[in-house]
Amino acid sequence: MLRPARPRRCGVRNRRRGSWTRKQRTSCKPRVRATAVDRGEERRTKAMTTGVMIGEVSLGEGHRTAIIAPVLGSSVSELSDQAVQAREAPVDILEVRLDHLLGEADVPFAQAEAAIMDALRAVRASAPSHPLLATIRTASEGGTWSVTDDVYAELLSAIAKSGLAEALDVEIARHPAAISSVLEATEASGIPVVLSRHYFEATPPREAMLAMLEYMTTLAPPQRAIAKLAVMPQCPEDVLALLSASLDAKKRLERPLITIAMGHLGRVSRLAGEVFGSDASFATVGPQSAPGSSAPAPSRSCLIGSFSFPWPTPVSRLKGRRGE
Ligand SMILES: O=C1C[C@@](O)(C(=O)O)C[C@@H](O)[C@@H]1O
Repeated sequence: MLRPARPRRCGVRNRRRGSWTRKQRTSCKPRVRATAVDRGEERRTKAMTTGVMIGEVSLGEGHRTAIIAPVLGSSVSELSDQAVQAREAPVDILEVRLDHLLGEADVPFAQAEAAIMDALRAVRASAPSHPLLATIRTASEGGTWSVTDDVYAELLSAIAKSGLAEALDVEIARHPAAISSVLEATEASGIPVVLSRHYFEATPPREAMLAMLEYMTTLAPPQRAIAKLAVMPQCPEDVLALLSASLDAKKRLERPLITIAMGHLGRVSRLAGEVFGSDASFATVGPQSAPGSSAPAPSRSCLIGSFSFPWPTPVSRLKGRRGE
């Protein structure tokens, strides 16, 4: 007589005790283990849907605030020194402010391009673990270099092609043709952009800030662009308006954002950004690049202290993996 087949059981049987020592699985389908390749793929796909990768640092994914430290100076060695300082600080991304290097003079294109490439190479050599965000902030945007839209676009496109930076900052107050040509260059090189809009004099009304962030999201696909807004508050209500616009934009647009209220009044926005939808905060390692920014350690410890980040920073994780 044929015995009815026993139902298959999963787990490990303890033969001596005759019991099943491991919790039984509900399904007996073979367990497929994810390989390292699968896990890498999964991470990339997740970042593509929820965040933007600047090098190996994800902005917007899981909504953790990254710390970006600008390095600036009038010589390559000053930039390198600051990059070394930043390496010791809790910083995730370095912003290489190239306008201070170019100064206020009318530098010929070839000379400006050579100086920029030298600076990026030097910063990379001084802080090899940190992804670089290259920024040329012109005089009207709080920077130091006065440059035409054409030269601005050509230089940024050259940086995109060079592979010396992991992301570019593009000021969207520039001529639309200049913005489009930079976006084309970054698309071809596969690097993301930080689309920036600065208001150094005042804070626009809440709805206007929201509309600006929304407009930025129409300029580039979600996995390639971070929308950044920096305003100058004149009263505490302006700071509240910025935070409120930021929170609303985060909910509506589901895009990585950086929102900053500058100056003393706005400092709270640099520390509480995570709560209100900002995915990164700028902190200073050398000279201040904008009113109101503070050192990364206080920023990080305030972020940690106030909002209890239980995780290591993206760069410290990366350093750990590399055994640094
Ligand atoms: O755009 C920004 C933000 C910033 O202006 C700030 O307010 O921290 C600092 C700049 O270096 C950077 O390019």
